[in-house]
Amino acid sequence: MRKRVAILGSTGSIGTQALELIATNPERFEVVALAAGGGNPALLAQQAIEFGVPLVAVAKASAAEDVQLALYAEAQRHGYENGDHRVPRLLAGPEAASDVARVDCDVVLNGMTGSVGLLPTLAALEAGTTLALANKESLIIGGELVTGAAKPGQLVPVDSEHSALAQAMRGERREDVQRLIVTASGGPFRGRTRADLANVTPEQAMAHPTWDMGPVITINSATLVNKGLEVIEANLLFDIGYDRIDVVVHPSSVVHSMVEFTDGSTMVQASPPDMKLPIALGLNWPDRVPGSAAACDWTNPTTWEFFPLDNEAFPAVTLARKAGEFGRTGPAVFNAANEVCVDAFVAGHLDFLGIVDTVGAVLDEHLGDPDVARQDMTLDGVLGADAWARTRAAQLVEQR
Ligand SMILES: NC(=O)C1=CN([C@@H]2O[C@H](COP(=O)(O)OP(=O)(O)OC[C@H]3O[C@@H](n4cnc5c(N)ncnc54)[C@H](OP(=O)(O)O)[C@@H]3O)[C@@H](O)[C@H]2O)C=CC1
Ligand SMILES: CC(=O)[C@@H](O)[C@H](O)COP(=O)(O)O
Ligand SMILES: [Mn+2]
Repeated sequence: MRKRVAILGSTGSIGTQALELIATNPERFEVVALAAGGGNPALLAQQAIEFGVPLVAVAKASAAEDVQLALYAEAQRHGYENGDHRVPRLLAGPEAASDVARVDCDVVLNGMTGSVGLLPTLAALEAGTTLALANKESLIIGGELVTGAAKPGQLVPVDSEHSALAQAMRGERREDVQRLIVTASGGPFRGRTRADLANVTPEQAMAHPTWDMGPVITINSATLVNKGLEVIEANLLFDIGYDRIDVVVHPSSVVHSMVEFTDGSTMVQASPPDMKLPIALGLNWPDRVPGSAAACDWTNPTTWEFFPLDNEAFPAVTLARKAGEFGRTGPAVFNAANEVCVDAFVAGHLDFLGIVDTVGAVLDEHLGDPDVARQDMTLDGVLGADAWARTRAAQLVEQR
C-alpha cells in the first residue's frame, strides 16, 4: 500500500526535496495534498499537476487567482481538456494549510517556516495522522500543547539532528540514556569573535557551509539560534532535561547528533549532509527507504572534527536554554522575536549582532513579567505571547 502524503510548504527547501524523493519512489508514496504560502504560484501548480494532486492550498488569498491560472496553464500543458476532473481543487486563506493538515492521509509533512506552522501541526495531530515534522518552530512554541496532542509515535522528527537522535535511541531503554549531544556546523562565522561579527552582511550570513536551506533557517544557523531552537526541540521530543543536552560544533555536518548511554557508550548517526535521508525516514517511519541518500565514503582518508561551542560570540544557545527552562510562553517569545529580527536583518534594518541582542532583551522583559509566570499554557496564551514579542521586537529594532 502506498503511503498517502500531504505536504505543507511544498515549494520550499524541505517540500521540494520531499517531492524529489517521492518522484523516485512512486511505488511507496502518493501525494494527496499540497500547501504553500503563495510566493511561487507556477511552481506550486507544476508540482500539483506533475504529481496528480487532488487538493492544493495557498495561504495568501491574494495569490489564489494566480495559482488558479497557473493550474489551468499547467493542466493545458499536460493535455487536459477543459473541465477535466484532474485539475486540483484550490483552497485559499490563512486556514488553508490547517485544512490540508486535516485531510484523510497517512502522513502530513510540515515543511512550512515559522510559528505559522503551529495550527497546522495541531490540526494534523488532532486528526490522528502521523506528523513528519520539519517545522520545528511549531513544536518549540506549542510545547506541551503539541507534545500533549501527539499519541506515542505520531510525531516523527525530520530535523536532521533529531532524526539522528531518534535513530540512535531506537530499541534502547530510556533509563539507559545519559545525555544527548546535538551537533552544530557552527555556521559561516565559526571561529569569529563577537567583535568580528559586527559588520557581517546578510549575503555572508546566507552562505551556509554545509546545507542548502531556506533563508530563515540559514540565518538562524549563522546566529546559532537554530541550535538554540534545536536544544528546546530535543527537550520536548525526548523528554530529557536541559542539563543533559549538550551542543558540540562539528563543521562538516556528517555526524548529525549522538546519544551517550549510562555505560559510557556513544551512538553516532552519520551520513553526508542530505535532508532526503531524514525526510524519507519521516515519511516512511519506522521503516527506512533504501537509496534515500548517499552513505559515507570510507575509501578516502576521513577526519571528523568536534569543538566546544563559543557561547560568548554566539550566546543564542544559552538564551534558548533560558527560554526553554522557563517553559510556557518563553520559547514562543524567543522564536517570534527572532523571526522579526531575521526579517529586519535581511531587509538591512538591523545589524547581525542586533538579532540575538534584541531577542535577549524581549525575552528578559517577558520572563520578568510576574503575570507571565502565573499563566497556564494555552493556545491563546502562546498566540498572544507570539504577537506581543513581534510588536516588542519591532519597537526595539526601530530604536536600535
Ligand atoms: N531546509 C532544510 O534543510 C531544513 C529545514 N528545517 C525546517 O523546516 C522548515 C522549512 O524550512 P525550509 O524548507 O528551509 O523553508 P523555505 O523557506 O525554503 O520554505 C518554506 C515553505 O513554507 C511555505 N509557507 C510559508 N507560509 C506558509 C503558509 N502560511 N501556509 C503554507 N505554506 C507556507 C512557503 O511557501 P512559498 O514558497 O509560497 O512562500 C515554502 O513552501 C523550517 O521550520 C526549518 O527550520 C529543518 C531542518 C532542515
Ligand atoms: C539540516 C538541518 O537539520 C539544519 O537544522 C542544520 O542543522 C543547520 O545547520 P547548523 O548546524 O549550522 O544549524
Ligand atoms: Mn537541524
